[in-house]
Amino acid sequence: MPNIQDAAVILAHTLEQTVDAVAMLGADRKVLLFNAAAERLWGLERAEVIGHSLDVLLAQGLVTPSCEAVETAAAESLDALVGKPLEVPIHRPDGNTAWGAMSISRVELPERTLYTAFVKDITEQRRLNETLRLLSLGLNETDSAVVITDADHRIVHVNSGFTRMFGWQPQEVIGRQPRDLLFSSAHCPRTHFGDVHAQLATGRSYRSDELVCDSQERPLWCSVVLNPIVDAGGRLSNTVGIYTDITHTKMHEVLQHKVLAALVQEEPLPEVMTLICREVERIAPEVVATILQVDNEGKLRPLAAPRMPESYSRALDGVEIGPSVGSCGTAAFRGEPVLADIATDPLWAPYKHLALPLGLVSCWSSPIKRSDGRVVGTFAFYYHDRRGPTPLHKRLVEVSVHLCAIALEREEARARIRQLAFYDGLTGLPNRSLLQVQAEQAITRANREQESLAVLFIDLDRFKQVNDSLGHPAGDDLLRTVTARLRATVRDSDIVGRLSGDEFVVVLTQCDASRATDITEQLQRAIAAPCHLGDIALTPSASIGISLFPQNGRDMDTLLHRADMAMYQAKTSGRGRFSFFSNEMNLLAQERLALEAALREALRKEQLHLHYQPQIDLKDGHLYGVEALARWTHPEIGNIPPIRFIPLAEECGLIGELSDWALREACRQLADWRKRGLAVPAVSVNLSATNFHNLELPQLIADTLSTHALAASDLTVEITESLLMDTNPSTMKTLGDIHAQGVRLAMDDFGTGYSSLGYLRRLPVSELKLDKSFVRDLARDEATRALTNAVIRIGDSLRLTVVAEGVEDSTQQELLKAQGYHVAQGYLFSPPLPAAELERWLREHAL
Ligand SMILES: Nc1nc2c(ncn2[C@@H]2O[C@@H]3COP(=O)(O)O[C@H]4[C@@H](O)[C@H](n5cnc6c(=O)[nH]c(N)nc65)O[C@@H]4COP(=O)(O)O[C@H]3[C@H]2O)c(=O)[nH]1
Repeated sequence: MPNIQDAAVILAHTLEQTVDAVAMLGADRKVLLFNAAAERLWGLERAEVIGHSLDVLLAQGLVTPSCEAVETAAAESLDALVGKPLEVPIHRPDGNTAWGAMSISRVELPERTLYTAFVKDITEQRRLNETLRLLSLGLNETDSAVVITDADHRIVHVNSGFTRMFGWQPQEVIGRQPRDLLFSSAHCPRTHFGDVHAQLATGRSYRSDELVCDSQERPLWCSVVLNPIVDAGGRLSNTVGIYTDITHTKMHEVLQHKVLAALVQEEPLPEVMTLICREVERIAPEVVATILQVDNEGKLRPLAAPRMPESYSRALDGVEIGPSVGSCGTAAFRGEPVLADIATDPLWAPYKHLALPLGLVSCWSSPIKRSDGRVVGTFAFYYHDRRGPTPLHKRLVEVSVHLCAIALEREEARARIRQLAFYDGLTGLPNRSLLQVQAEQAITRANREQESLAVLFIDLDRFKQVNDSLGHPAGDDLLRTVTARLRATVRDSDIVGRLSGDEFVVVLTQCDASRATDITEQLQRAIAAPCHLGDIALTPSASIGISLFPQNGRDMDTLLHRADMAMYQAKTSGRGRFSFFSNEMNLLAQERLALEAALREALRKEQLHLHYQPQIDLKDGHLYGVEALARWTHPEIGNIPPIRFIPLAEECGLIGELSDWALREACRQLADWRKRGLAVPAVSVNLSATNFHNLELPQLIADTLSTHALAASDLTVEITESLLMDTNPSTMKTLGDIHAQGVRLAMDDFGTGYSSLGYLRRLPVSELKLDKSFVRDLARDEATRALTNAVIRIGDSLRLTVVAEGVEDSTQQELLKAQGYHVAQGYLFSPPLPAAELERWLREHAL
């Protein structure tokens, strides 16, 4: 047993070598001992400390392990610190701070009291604790749920984010598997967890977006990341799972993707809307979603309500929106969302009997607006309890109304395109394409049912005149009026369409010839009712051609073509008439087609020629001029009279070519006669009204005259009164230009057509040609004589030369001469003759 001195030495050595810092203090707080560990901890030599006050060491104060500062008063009395675990910051001279865990004990010696402070270096431990504190902060304060599982995928730790996100407390889930918790509902099927565990076992992370459920079975979209932790032997020891709620973005993405895919695939509107409802109900099973459309008349039209009985939608169909029409009708009317308690809200008074029996208690409806702000529908959430929308519901509605608006706008655009593609913009009637389809369907039905059907081709009479003289808006009005009259006359099962311009088609179903006659007469009467276009009162009329199924054709093309032919026939027999197609008509039409082709060829091969008929001055018997008349001798058919081929040339657009040729040929012939000493004073050439549409005609005439060195006065252009009906703006200009060149204009067939003579003042004519019908009746009819007398008086008073046509005998000649007629032409003198024969005739008659 060592003596006391030895014991003190042993103690001093022991204290010196102990790993913890030791400082011994006197009651006066002065340091008596400062061991090697204390020197290392404080970074101070013991010489700097011993004999100095404790304050050298505790410059920064004391704290308890729970980081509470120890009161200064207590710190001043060492006794107050005895037995208390303390933590003390140590500011070392090198600027670093170390931490020590200090405990002070009191040693009571006989003559004095000593205090021994043992200080353990806890700097590293504090750092670790701080790191752990921060780590746990990071883990718990995140919005994500963190789940740590063991090798058997059983939960060993969850952070507080897990409780916030899923609603379970840690003690409820420790030891359970996440898949049993999160994928337990029908909304969140557990599909592939076997694969996931296998993947984690190989040390590979798993990432995916999953629909999971919380403790209340509410679905949530989560981004799931599972990171495996493997031990030194490569075995799975833990998995750290991080679940981040992406419901909002995912919901947007999934809804949008599915709905847009449906739109791209041209799914019908109700199906797209049902898809939206179903998706929304999958994400928020507590809501019952419905979509209503608001039509152009402001009426509700159910589009989708997959979890509602049909009767509910039926009851709402056609309800007009208004300031107190349930949640939807009101939301559509106000243009803003409406939340209502179905049982008590007055908005629901007339409708609550529909919703309450279904257990629906609240309804929150939002308007669906187009990009221009117009309300086109409503999107509603019905609830089984008295409540309002959650933030998730608001987000769902925000996304859904946008998608609904796209779907509705697309539907409208499609309807507009259909309208533009298949309906006539002016009258709203089916256009040619739709008419064709509808008529073919009607024909198929008639064929199946063994019924007959009539196709009416309707062409308005003188429509062009209305357009040209009253303007296009008046023409449009007339077309709309006629459309309304046609529609009002036929049955709903009949088809009315507009082909183009003033051409309409009516297909009368279940209709034979006699019924077709009745309805056509009704139509003509309806069309002919007086009609006011601005200040002008008009009595329209239409020419109608009729073809019958099956007699006249078995398809729409044939029936329409034949009705067109019949219409043409009706038109030529006078206005306001109708005509049935007949086979003779068909033959005629075919003949006409053949003739048209032959005329084209005749023009190309120069098979036409001119005959000339002399015109005699009645005063002195001299030659006044010759009229050139076209002749066509067809190699097979023989002579075809101008009365047949001139109108044909006019209809098929050959008249320009024909008249150019006649002008050139007549001028060439006149020049040729003159060259060979025949004094032919002038040549007359017939032109048709359409020739005057050509603004280049005056130049052509001028060029032709100059080519043959003729004067303008050598040529007379014969026009007919039909020209007065022509409203083409070029006509008057062309006439004026020709007259201005000095070419004479003669009014042919004078007295047969136009009732008013006022035009003679406006038209620059120099010559009137009395129609041969007057000359024919001259000898036997006094009234005719009075008329011919009047004509010569008019001619004289307007200083016009009057030529009498068709003079066949000398009585006529004498009568005309007696009345003062200047010139005559007719078989009495000579029929129209080929140029060579006329030459001979002239020489024989010494003219
Ligand atoms: N009954 C009877 N008839 C007589 C007598 N003298 C002459 N004629 C006929 O009366 C018609 C007179 O011609 P238009 O009135 O200009 O009527 C012409 C004219 O409007 C038109 N036409 C003829 N050639 C041309 C032409 O080159 N261009 C145009 N645009 N029309 C033409 O065809 C119509 C018929 O011509 P055509 O058959 O040649 O018939 C001619 C002529 O042959 C007579 O004493 N008694």
